Amino acid sequence: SVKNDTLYQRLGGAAGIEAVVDASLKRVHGDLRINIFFENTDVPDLRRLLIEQICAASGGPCVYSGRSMEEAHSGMNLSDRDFDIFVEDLIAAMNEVKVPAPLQQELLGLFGPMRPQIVGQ
Ligand code: HEM
Repeated sequence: SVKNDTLYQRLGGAAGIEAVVDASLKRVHGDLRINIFFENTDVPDLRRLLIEQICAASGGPCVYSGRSMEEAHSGMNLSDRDFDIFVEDLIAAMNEVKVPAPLQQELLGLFGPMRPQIVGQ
């Protein structure tokens, strides 16, 4: 039933999550406000880890194999504004691939609390 489905299932499983991540990365890379942070980043690697992380956090059959959020963002000294812009791009991407608003809120609810582990590292 829809009621008992995991967020992973409701997002459309692996294909749904890949669509969100691809649309997000495209927006982030085109976003002059924050894309400089990604200039030395291995994009296929980041893509794979983001997919894994969302899959695992939403109840899907994945194990996140990346670094902790503190470690992954250390040395970047990201500001709250950088974080907000990243989230803005994520929301635009979710709208683009037609993730329903309540599911968007659920996904943001999983990642919003990571702000203190990501900002100022
Ligand atoms: C909820 C917000 C965020 C989440 C869930 C997230 C998640 C991740 C993950 C899973 C990785 C890969 C970890 C690894 O390499 O082991 C990563 C790396 C990275 N993140 Fe984030 N991130 C967030 C916010 C941001 C923001 C706001 C920025 C910059 C504006 C950013 C910039 C980067 C960069 C540049 C890397 C690659 C680091 C490298 O090349 O070594 N992230 N992030």
